[in-house]
Amino acid sequence: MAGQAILSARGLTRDFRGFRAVDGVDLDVAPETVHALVGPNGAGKTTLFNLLTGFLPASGGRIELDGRDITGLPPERVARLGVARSFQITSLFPQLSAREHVQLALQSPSGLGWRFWRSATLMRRYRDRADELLAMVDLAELAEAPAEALAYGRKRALELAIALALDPKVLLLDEPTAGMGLEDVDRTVGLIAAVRKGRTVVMVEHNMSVVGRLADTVTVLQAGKVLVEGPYEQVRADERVITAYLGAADAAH
Ligand SMILES: Nc1ncnc2c1ncn2[C@@H]1O[C@H](COP(=O)(O)OP(=O)(O)OP(=O)(O)O)[C@@H](O)[C@H]1O
Repeated sequence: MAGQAILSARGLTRDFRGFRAVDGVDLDVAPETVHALVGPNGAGKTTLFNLLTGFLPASGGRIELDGRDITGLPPERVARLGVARSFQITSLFPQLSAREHVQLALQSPSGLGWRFWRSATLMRRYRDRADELLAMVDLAELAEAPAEALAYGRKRALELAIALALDPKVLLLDEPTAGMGLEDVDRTVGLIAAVRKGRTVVMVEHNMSVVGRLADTVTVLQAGKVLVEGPYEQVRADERVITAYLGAADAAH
């Protein structure tokens, strides 16, 4: 495996009843970079994410975190070893406040699943750290607000704070700007630019302007395989990438 990669995959493969959604992917994510996974619909981005975080077992291949083989480990173990994933809004509890969500995440050893037995002492102990994380994602003023009262973009920011509670080495963001208007997209780009400091970020993102503004390296997937990889400007201008996207657009019509 590449010496300085923090997260890497070799020959990673996933079959769904005979259909190969991820097909022999090699990936090297360098430490403290933002690495974007892009590609047309159905290219295998989400499946690859699920493999890297242990949410799906691989059909073949190997995954390493900091040189350690993490292939086949369950998501809680992968999370505890330092790979955190930003969850979708469905995992928020409508009536719990933003701060309580982050406090709960801070007292959970894996950041996954929620402990319903909430120790008042622990919750108090984590209050300051929770407020720091909320401030980091621009939610300081909404710390007491119940999750259900937060606008869509703010809910996504709360998910980011929850993922950061684990103090991950690698933060995986699944379409962080999906469904957002321009203003929230800009704000989210700013947040990611702030939280990436000292961390490694892997993100699936459809919005190419967001990719261009944040990513150091872009991996383009097509039909489960790596089509092209490199810096954004280089990838964007690559004929194979243009053809893949045009082909996908044609197929959609
Ligand atoms: N659980 C599953 N069972 C069967 N096929 C699946 C399953 N999950 C994904 N697939 C198939 O694998 C392929 C890759 O899907 P995946 O969701 O990883 O693509 P994607 O690049 O994330 O697409 P999108 O941009 O639309 O989210 C698709 O053809 C999809 O239909």
